Amino acid sequence: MGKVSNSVLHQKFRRWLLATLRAGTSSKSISDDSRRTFIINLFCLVGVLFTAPLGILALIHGSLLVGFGLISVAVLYFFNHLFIRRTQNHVLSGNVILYPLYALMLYLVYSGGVNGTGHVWIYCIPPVSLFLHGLKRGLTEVVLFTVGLVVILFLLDTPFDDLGYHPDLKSRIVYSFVLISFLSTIYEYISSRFNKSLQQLSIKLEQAATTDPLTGLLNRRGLEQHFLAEEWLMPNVWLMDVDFFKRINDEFGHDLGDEYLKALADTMSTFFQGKPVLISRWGGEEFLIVLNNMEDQSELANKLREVLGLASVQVSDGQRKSISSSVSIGVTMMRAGESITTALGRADKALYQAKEMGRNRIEKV
Ligand SMILES: Nc1nc2c(ncn2[C@@H]2O[C@H](COP(=O)(O)OP(=O)(O)OP(=O)(O)O)[C@@H](O)[C@H]2O)c(=O)[nH]1
Repeated sequence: MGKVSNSVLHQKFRRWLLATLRAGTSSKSISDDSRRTFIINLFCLVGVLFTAPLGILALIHGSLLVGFGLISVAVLYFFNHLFIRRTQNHVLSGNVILYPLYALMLYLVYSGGVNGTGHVWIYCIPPVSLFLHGLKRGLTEVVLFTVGLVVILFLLDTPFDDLGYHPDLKSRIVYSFVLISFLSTIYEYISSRFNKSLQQLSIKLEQAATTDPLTGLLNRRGLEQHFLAEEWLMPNVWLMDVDFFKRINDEFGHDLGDEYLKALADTMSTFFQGKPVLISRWGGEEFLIVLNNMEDQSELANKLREVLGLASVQVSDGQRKSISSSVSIGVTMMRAGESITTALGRADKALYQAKEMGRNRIEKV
């Protein structure tokens, strides 16, 4: 029983933690913005869970300024988390994290922090700064922070000097900070390059999965995906098929048949240029067109039939021949509340009728 309730608690905590860290991220989980938002949330969480108790501890020890400073940062990070959750504005949220953090860390070094331990926290600066502000800006800020560190440690007369540390500690703090900055820079450089190539690969894979490689039009999956992603109000649905395409293949060969299909696809893309339309290669020599227009566009479908009838591919090897054919189109309109599959079934029926009635025509159902 104890074990079961423990695992339920564990699951609940896990879900809460992931929801908190992912709050305000977009659906593209590998994008830089999503990674940054994740880190900002992580920092906000750490800020609230660690900085607040440390602030209370500082107050108990009588370090009023350090205590109130830490508690203010905790409150700021808490509201920052609420802000990014609402607005997804990771740029402003990142600044809200970083600039108070720089100031707090420099102050901790200057004052010595609680019992002289203030300087041990500064090593979080390089990774967070580089991660949130990227290589160029992040590195510039880390360099400026290092300058601030050197000024505080070596040029100012500070409470840190009264803590009785070995004189070598100051230079070791700077050396180790520079070392961590160097390693963080290399890590950020490698991971940002890796992430970029991962994103490019993901775009290419997405394109390959939704595009027909021969014609460059959408394939079935692409059409379905775009259809689901956009707003459609009873669009026109046309199913187009090349007439007697088998004869073209038989007479001129498969490669020229392919060329002809490409020519048809290009002609359609030009024909519909600027119109709200999805053009897909539905299968072999069959194309599905979804036109976002609530009025009957049968006349336009007829015009497309005429234009496609003029598309041709020149046969090379000296023959003065060109390949062309006619097309038949089944036309329908999606009805309110109907699925694309039902409308497609009707368009298929209309196409069958067009073929039955002699081809090179449109039929509407
Ligand atoms: N070149 C080429 N041919 C294809 C491709 N996909 C399908 N085909 C051919 O398209 C032809 C379709 O033939 P059918 O279904 O008999 O239809 P059709 O000859 O166009 O006759 P109707 O549709 O009845 O007018 C077949 O010969 C297939 O091999 C392709 O990607 N490239």
